[in-house]
Amino acid sequence: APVLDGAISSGYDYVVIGGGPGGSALATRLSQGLHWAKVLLIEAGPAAPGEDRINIPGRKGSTLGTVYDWNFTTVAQPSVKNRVFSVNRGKVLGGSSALNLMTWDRASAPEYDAWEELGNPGWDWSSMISAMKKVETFTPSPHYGSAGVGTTGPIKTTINRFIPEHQESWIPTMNSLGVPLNLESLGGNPLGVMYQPGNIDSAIYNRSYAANGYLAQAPSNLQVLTGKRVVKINLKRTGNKQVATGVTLQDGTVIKAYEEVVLSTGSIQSPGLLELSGIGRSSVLTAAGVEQIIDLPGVGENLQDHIRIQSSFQLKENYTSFDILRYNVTYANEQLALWRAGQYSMYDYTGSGYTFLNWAKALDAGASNLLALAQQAVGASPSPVDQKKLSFLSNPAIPQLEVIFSDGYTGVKGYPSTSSPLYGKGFFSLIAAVMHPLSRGSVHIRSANPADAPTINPNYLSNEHDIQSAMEAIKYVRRIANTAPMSAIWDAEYEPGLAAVPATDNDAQWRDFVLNTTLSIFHPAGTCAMLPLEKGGVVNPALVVYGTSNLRVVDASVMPVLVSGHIQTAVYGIAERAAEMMIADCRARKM
Ligand SMILES: Cc1cc2nc3c(=O)[nH]c(=O)nc-3n(C[C@H](O)[C@H](O)[C@H](O)COP(=O)(O)OP(=O)(O)OC[C@H]3O[C@@H](n4cnc5c(N)ncnc54)[C@H](O)[C@@H]3O)c2cc1C
Repeated sequence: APVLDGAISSGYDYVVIGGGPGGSALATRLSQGLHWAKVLLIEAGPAAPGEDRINIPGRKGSTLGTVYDWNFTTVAQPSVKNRVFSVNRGKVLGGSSALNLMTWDRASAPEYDAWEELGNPGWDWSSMISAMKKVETFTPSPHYGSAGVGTTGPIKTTINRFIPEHQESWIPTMNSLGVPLNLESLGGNPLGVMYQPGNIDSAIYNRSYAANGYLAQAPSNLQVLTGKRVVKINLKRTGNKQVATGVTLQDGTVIKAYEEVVLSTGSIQSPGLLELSGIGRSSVLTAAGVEQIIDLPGVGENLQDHIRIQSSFQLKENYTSFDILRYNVTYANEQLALWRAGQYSMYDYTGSGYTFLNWAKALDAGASNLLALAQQAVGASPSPVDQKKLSFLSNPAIPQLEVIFSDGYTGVKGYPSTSSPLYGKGFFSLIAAVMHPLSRGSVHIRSANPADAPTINPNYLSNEHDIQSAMEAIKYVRRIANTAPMSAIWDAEYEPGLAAVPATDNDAQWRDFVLNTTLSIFHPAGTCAMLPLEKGGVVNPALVVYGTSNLRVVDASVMPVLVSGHIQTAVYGIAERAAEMMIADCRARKM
């Protein structure tokens, strides 16, 4: 087992900053692959192995806004009525994998191939799927075939055994809309309707994540420090490169790194730590009062995210929804006791019904309107990322729209209050997510004080294509709910409801609903992009920061273009690939 906390040595061979999926997987594989090496992983948050709100699948979401969350927010978003969006990020060993909603999936093969096409040799579907399969041990299921899943990795995945009765309408309803069943959606073609796995250990129905999956398997040459925040990466010029010599903690402690420093603090914080260390865009560093060491204008740019919008429906009385856990304490306690005893329980539940479509399948004629709007938005942009996103829209193999069946109420309006006649009723929600919005933004430090939160500006819905994609997505959700057999399970649309958005002539109201209720689905990426330097890149294909010899970034921020679906499997896969490269480099150096 790794050493948890304990005395800090003056130096380590490898220092990894940030204990999310990227940092935890990398630190574990490095310490396993290089037995002689002393590896240090530094995490700002606490270890929380016994925390029910993290461990119990049915409590997903309950850690948002707590001590385990950095609780960042965006700046006001001008295209979205100046709304400020929450940017939730894990501050705990395991990072955001401790907070996430446990969807375990993959994008389509051509989306990973795009990383190579953007100038990164070796980063394609074939290398990524080999790496991603190393991450997991999937429990076989009658709801899944065999393609694209791993059998030996540290993260346990399973198709949830708790499927509410009314959720059984999901697959036949999508079939009625012409969407075929896909039993191998993790194999490179995610299009269709399906049950998908979650990162849950099926033996005990506990969340399986970076801390209890990877780190628990690491040998004792890994030391994990919790509750310690790195405020600077120390650099020293040698020849024409900067060498990372170690890190400084918030309390002033300096820790040396003899081989490499790895930055894994995630898409929102990795750019800031580079900037605090003097690596970044001149204008940002000057404004913050930080002396520039490497001029790297791509740092903190290229911020991409998926947006979501949701609708909910009041179930017929004969169905029991997940909402019962919020209004019936006796029932909730019984279910909790069952969960603790390892028995079938409503607390096992996470969403498992998904569909992935391209616009042509979802919209018929509307698809060409969206494409025209995308062409307008991208125009002659010199950015290869914009052009790649545009090309995704005309590739029929690439999903553009995701819809999730999620039992119980989820949304912006809120579950009915105790004084409402709807209190105590059951709901289900359909969450739609736009897979390739064109908006890109940035995240930067606002001062030289590491304690200041970053300035996060994703530019959500900053073009007509993104607004109309969200409108089409939510209209399609209403169409799904009104299609048999799903149309027979509910009595009324609760959010937005027909009073807010009537059945006909409703584009203005849908637009309003989109602007009022669109949220992030928590997938920020791209802010330390792996791209050629002249295209705005921050790291090269070996994930080494330009201008340095031994500082790598290994987390979601290196994805040059955001892939569809949910991105944790890709982050773990990036870390597996990084570990292979770093171990090979080290062996070559020591030979
Ligand atoms: C609420 C939520 C729901 C999500 N749902 C899903 C889902 O269902 N499926 C899916 O695939 N993905 C989901 N995601 C996304 C997924 O969890 C992330 O993409 C993934 O965790 C990113 O990994 P990372 O290693 O890049 O960064 P993170 O997981 O964010 O880890 C970064 C770590 O670095 C630490 N850190 C930051 N700064 C410092 C510092 N200066 N010093 C020391 N440590 C520091 C942080 O505390 C954190 O532990 C969700 C994310 C959230 C927040």
